[in-house]
Amino acid sequence: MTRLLVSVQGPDEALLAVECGAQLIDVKDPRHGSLGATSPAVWQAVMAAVGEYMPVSAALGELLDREVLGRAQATAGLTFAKVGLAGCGALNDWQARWYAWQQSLATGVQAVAVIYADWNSCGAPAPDEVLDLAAQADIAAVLIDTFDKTRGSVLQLRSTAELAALASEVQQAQLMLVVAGSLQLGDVSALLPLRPAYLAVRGAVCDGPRSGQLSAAKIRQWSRALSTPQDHCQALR
Ligand SMILES: O=C[C@H](O)COP(=O)(O)O
Repeated sequence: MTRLLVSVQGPDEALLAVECGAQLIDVKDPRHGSLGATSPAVWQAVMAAVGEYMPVSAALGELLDREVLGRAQATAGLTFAKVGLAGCGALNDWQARWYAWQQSLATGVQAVAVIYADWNSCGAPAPDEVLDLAAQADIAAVLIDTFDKTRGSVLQLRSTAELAALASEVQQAQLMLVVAGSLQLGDVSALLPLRPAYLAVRGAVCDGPRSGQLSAAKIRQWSRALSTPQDHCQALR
């Protein structure tokens, strides 16, 4: 069963997303990039609004951001936290930096490893390197996302076969797979066979750019797209 993750900027959007069918709320500031961080006060406000109903995740920016360890220390109450690896590919100590970030997370917060589908252009480590880390670290999930939101969806950057191979490695390691990256509704049918635990969206459920307002109608459309075909498949079994 693939569920719907919606990225929100604050508590009002979180409540709207939950009402419209989101099953995991992810807090981020989309004005500051793919995994732009909000302040810890916003995480707390979102948890107060919807934490009773579902897990809350937060984007903590990029590992090379100066404030990344301070943000990690302020994550109490979150279920998941993630940090991007843009610019880390050329560093020989990025894994040590990532472990230091993970160690800084509040007790009980599960780290998510991030593969950028456009790793070559944003200087992130290649997927194999991230998967090696994921296999060794105590983590919950792997997120495949795009760093540059102007270059199209993850399916325009990577073939379905490449994504399927990555999905299979993640699942063999018994980790949860989350797929994002400027997804459009038309991408759903190609991605469901990969059996991701979640499809994650922001831009596709906004009116206008991904930093704009969430659209209730679009979230409901995504919710239906993820529930209908899968329920149908289950009924056929
Ligand atoms: O975690 C998911 C991302 O927020 C996806 O954002 P996007 O749909 O605008 O690429």
